[in-house]
Amino acid sequence: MSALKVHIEEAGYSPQDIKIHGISFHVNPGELVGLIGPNGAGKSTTMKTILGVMRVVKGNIQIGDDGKGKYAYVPEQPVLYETMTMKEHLQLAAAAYNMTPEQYDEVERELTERFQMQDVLHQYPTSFSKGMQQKLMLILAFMLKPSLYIVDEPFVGLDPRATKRFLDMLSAEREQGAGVLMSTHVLDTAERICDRFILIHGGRMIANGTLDELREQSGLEKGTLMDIFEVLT
Ligand SMILES: Nc1ncnc2c1ncn2[C@@H]1O[C@H](COP(=O)(O)OP(=O)(O)OP(=O)(O)O)[C@@H](O)[C@H]1O
Repeated sequence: MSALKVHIEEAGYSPQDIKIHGISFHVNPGELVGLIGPNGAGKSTTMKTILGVMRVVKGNIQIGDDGKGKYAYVPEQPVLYETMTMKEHLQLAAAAYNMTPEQYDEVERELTERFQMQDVLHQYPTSFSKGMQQKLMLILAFMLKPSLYIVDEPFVGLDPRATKRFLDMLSAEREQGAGVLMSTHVLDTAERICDRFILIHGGRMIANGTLDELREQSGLEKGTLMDIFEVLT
């Protein structure tokens, strides 16, 4: 059983402009895997390769056991329509996901309450703060109930309460068997919550393992993720 299998030999924007090399890992059902690396390391490029939007790719990607798993992608920069209210965004997603009106009503109530967005349901999200926009993107992802979540840098815009709600909801989804691949450079949070880490540097995977495995590889018995990263790069 696997939520995601990634085997990227090479990917980039053109044959002359390969950005990432030799990145192979998997995400098991229920697992939270952190894609870790500094700015420009290749985290977003790796995610875009998994999503199938990079043009030049040698390798293969399998989502779910049969390659047909449902996934939700939460980008770092929210993508929202200017002329639609928050509720209209949710309704559009519900239509795309073939929800019944009853299912929709329940999901709307539950998710807007969780993220404390009930009061802005009829407003236009283009007027929301970055964090509120991100919360809406998360709600749209949670509506789908996918078997794989791909989340790009979730911690930068969210306040502490929203971060906690988000992590609690991810845990609940993981208990139901969803896998999560999450990129971040907020290393202390990543260290606390991820089961495993993929360390990326200069477009290459430099390590892949649990915190204990990475400590062993780096020879830092009690090292933090930050210490380990510094030693391995
Ligand atoms: N649209 C693009 N066209 C060409 N090169 C790009 C494009 N987007 C990113 N790059 C380049 O690809 C490399 C990897 O960038 P990427 O966005 O994957 O890094 P990242 O690890 O996600 O960084 P960050 O933490 O800053 O988001 C960088 O050298 C970057 O300049």
